Amino acid sequence: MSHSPGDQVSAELAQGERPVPDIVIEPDGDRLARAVAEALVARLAAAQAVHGTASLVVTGGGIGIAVLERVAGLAAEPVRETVDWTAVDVWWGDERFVPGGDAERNEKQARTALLDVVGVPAARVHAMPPSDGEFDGPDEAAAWYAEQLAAAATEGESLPRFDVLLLGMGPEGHTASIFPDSPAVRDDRPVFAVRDCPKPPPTRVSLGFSAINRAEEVWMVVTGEGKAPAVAAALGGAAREELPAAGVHGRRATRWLLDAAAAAHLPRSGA
Ligand SMILES: O=C1O[C@H](COP(=O)(O)O)[C@@H](O)[C@H](O)[C@H]1O
Repeated sequence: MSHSPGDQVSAELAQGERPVPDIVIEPDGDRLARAVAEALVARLAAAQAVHGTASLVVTGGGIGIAVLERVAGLAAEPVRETVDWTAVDVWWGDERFVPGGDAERNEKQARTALLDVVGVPAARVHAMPPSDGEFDGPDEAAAWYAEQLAAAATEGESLPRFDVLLLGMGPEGHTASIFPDSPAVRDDRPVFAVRDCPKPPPTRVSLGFSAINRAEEVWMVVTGEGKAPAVAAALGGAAREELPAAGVHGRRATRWLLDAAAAAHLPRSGA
């Protein structure tokens, strides 16, 4: 529990092996957002040092967008580990299928918080389609996004490399737009339409477990006491059908980045 978000994590794992989740707890949401932002900048810079580019999957939600705002703040500070934002590909874990200008769009929020601030080139911003674009419905939008993912796939893989995939979690354990006991929990496709979501807006597009769990690192960022029971259940081994956040992991690392309130129901280490 004494880890910091910037710690180096896990070595190469055997095929199919899941990394043990790494849990980081910060005192409050503000400090969590800043710590995650610093770790994210370091991780993207490290990816660029190896690959020339970095690939980030962003999430919506309160803390997800707060992290992006903090990253934008760091980018403005001198003498920081630098990310070349012209060489970062940005993807989405989920999106609300609403008109492009709607404030509910995860894309719009991420653009305002970070992407437009640091100048990620349009060609590297891989947004999920809005409801007023060229696609009649969320199924067509999801099928198009699946094509974009496949077209950007690295050699020998069906998906692009995702260096860090950020996720949030709802109090009932939904993550991306995979809601408990919904068809999405049993959908093997990398991306699909989601309907009748209990949390509005009801129609969305989401990555599924098969895409999320191909990311190099999955970072689940959660704040607030209302989510503490779901955090404890997810890390305690709940079934992913009942608590989707329990079913996500990275290939090399799975990190649960929590504020103290969200961590309140975890067993104390050494207890
Ligand atoms: O609807 C959504 O909710 C989750 C969690 O959001 P939060 O505000 O409770 O943190 C988010 O991760 C997801 O991207 C979003 O579409």
